[in-house]
Amino acid sequence: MKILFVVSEVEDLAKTGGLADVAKALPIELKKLGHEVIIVMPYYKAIADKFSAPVVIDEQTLFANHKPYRFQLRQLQIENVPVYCVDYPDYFDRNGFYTDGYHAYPDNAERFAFFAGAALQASKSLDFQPDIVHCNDWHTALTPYFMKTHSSEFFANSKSILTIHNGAFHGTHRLDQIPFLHDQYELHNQLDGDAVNFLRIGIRYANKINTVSPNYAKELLTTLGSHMLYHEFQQRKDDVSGILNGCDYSQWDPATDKHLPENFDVDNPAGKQSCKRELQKKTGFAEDPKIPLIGMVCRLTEQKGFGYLLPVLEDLLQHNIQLLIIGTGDPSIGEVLKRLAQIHPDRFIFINTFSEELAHLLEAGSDFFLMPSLFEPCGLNQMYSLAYGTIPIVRGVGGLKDTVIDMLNQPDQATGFVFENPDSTALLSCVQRALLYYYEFPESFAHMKKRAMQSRFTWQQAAQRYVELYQSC
Ligand SMILES: Nc1ncnc2c1ncn2[C@@H]1O[C@H](COP(=O)(O)OP(=O)(O)O[C@H]2O[C@H](CO)[C@@H](O)[C@H](O)[C@H]2O)[C@@H](O)[C@H]1O
Repeated sequence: MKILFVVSEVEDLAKTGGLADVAKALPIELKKLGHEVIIVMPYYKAIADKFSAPVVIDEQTLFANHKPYRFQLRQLQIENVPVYCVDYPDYFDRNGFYTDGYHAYPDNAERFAFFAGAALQASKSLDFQPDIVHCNDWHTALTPYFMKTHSSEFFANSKSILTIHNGAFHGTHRLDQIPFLHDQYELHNQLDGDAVNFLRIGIRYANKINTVSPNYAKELLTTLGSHMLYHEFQQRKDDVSGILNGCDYSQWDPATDKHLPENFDVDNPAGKQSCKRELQKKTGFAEDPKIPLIGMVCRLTEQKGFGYLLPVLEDLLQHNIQLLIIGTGDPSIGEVLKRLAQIHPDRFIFINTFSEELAHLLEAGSDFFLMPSLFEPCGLNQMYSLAYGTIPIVRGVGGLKDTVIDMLNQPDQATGFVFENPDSTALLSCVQRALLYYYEFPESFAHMKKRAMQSRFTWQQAAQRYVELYQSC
């Protein structure tokens, strides 16, 4: 099959979160299965500064609202998958991808409406006639709409898939502030008040909608879990499915990870202790091998459970633990974490940065990984944690429920600790349960670590499921 993969970020080129991990790993795996895949993404300043990709198509013109949008197409390569970057400096030659560091760019809707159209234009200019146009999240959710309403003969046999990595972000913006869409009259009777909801449009127009775990797919079909899109998901319920993300073990394997001071694996676990020591040393904790080290790496946002973690953080720090949080995002969450870290320097360190290297060391050197998400479409860090023998403490929601087996429910197969209710009490008592187990049952804890390291969620399996989905269109 010929697959056009349209996405706003790709690991190694531009990354703010898990979307980028998927946008690299899945196309590579599809290619390995023998399919022809190209990726189209924006040419951000960060990419230009680092790679200065060669121009492959000098001038493209996209007409919208009677105005010509002229852009260039540049090419890079991720392993053997071609990545075509839409170079339109007015929209993408900026320091951030989506924000200036504090606020979302006010013209994000215009930028990504343009990108959703430009991706199709790029495919045409490259004479790449896709069987499948695979779109991802709200940034690219208008592509299926453009295919159905404006498409030429070129896309007559192409089908579209919309993968939802995060249903909370809809891309809702006033139509009168999106010049690129001013002459899209089909949208006028599909507005929320005076705003276009990109994700809603994508759900309506894509041939199939999927998300990144079976359990989150089920949640999207409920009133509570649908992120206010219950009606849309219900209307398309026969076309909604879930495919669990994989874990990219070529990047996240403690036996080969280049970021670690010492590698380890399930049969030779000793190196994990050196990683813990290095992590403690690097971050400023006391180098104590016995004290349980709980790590967390994530975007600082409500989604990750800070709403009920912050009120109980000081109670958590009453215990003899080392808690390390690495993250960037919402400055109001960052401020609280900073303040608490100053009050409890021996037990809590907060590092307000985005660092791949530290993320790898934290996964390897921690005893537990905390992921108390309010919602979690799939979650990748719990999979990385399992691979590194770092026991996940998670809320049983979305993909976390599909990937972590709780100690209480299935003691013989358990790989972590799971709580249900999205509240501080449930979170605190789950962490306490995990700590008790760590101290009281070291042997069983070692078995649990072994089971965790042996669990496998491969991209090969996920890619095969995507091929089945493509074939069902
Ligand atoms: N400060 C930091 N420094 C270094 N690395 C950092 C970092 N903050 C985050 N990361 C990295 O970003 C990725 C986060 O991935 P997740 O899947 O856990 O969450 P995210 O919510 O971004 O993704 C969304 O999309 C993915 C992909 O489908 C879904 O799994 C998920 O549930 C959904 O919310 C991981 O690779 C993590 O290590």
